[in-house]
Amino acid sequence: MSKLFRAVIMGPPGSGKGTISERIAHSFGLKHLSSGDFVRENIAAKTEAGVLAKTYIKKGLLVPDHVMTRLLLPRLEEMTKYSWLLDGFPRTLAQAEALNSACDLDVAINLNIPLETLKERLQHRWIHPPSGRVYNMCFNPPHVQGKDDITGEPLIQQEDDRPEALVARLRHYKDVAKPVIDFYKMTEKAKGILYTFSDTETDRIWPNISTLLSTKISTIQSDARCASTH
Ligand SMILES: Nc1nc2c(ncn2[C@@H]2O[C@H](COP(=O)(O)OP(=O)(O)O)[C@@H](O)[C@H]2O)c(=O)[nH]1
Ligand SMILES: Nc1ncnc2c1ncn2[C@@H]1O[C@H](COP(=O)(O)OP(=O)(O)O)[C@@H](O)[C@H]1O
Repeated sequence: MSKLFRAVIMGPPGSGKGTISERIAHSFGLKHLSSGDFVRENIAAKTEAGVLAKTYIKKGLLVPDHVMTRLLLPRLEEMTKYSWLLDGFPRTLAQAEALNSACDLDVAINLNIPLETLKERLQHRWIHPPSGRVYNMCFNPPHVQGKDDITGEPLIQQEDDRPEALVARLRHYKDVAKPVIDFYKMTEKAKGILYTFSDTETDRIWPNISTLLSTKISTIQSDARCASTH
């Protein structure tokens, strides 16, 4: 059985995690696991974690680590037979440490996008919550304004994308992201898997990410073949 491939994609709100994750899932057959979608599912289901999470999201803050980890790690345990890409987790050092003790990662992708670009993008972001599909009136508009391309159901703008909530989110993100990047640069078990991509356009970043994953995944599969023949 070929070794499974596990990756995370990190970056500030609006950096293109969801957009690039969909392309990765489509091109490489990885399961796209989105922490934001998990949070929204719990909010919609009014679970204890969801009700608590909503109070933080309304203020443009991250959900507390213990709530997020309790919400996410059991979902990863259900995915032991799949290669996956985890989008939006870890966002703090505590989350990175919890993930690192729960499973081995092969690649950590970090998106480094300028602040002005993030603000511009999020003002025009529309999503279809049931599917998590993401649109942008300037970058990838829906065929029919305000309607999901596949289901025709209404698109919404997330409350925490509002400019006034955004400033708090982006500042908060910056404060907590650095220790996570340092973790992947320096921790013995985790170091050597971090790849940072800086640009203002997803279409320029995508070919580099695609080349990286093609190389990494074929290396893992050829190692697995070698191991099985010895
Ligand atoms: N103008 C522009 N918008 C983009 C680009 N890449 C993604 N977007 C849009 O910007 C918004 C944020 O992207 P998203 O993937 O949701 O970022 P996330 O918050 O990191 O998951 C969405 O509306 C995307 O459709 C890009 O290269 N240019
Ligand atoms: N790993 C996480 N830790 C804490 N809070 C999270 C995490 N992932 C998502 N959230 C919360 O859910 C909100 C929505 O997440 P997401 O859809 O990924 O939006 P964005 O990528 O724009 O931050 C985040 O703004 C944050 O409040």
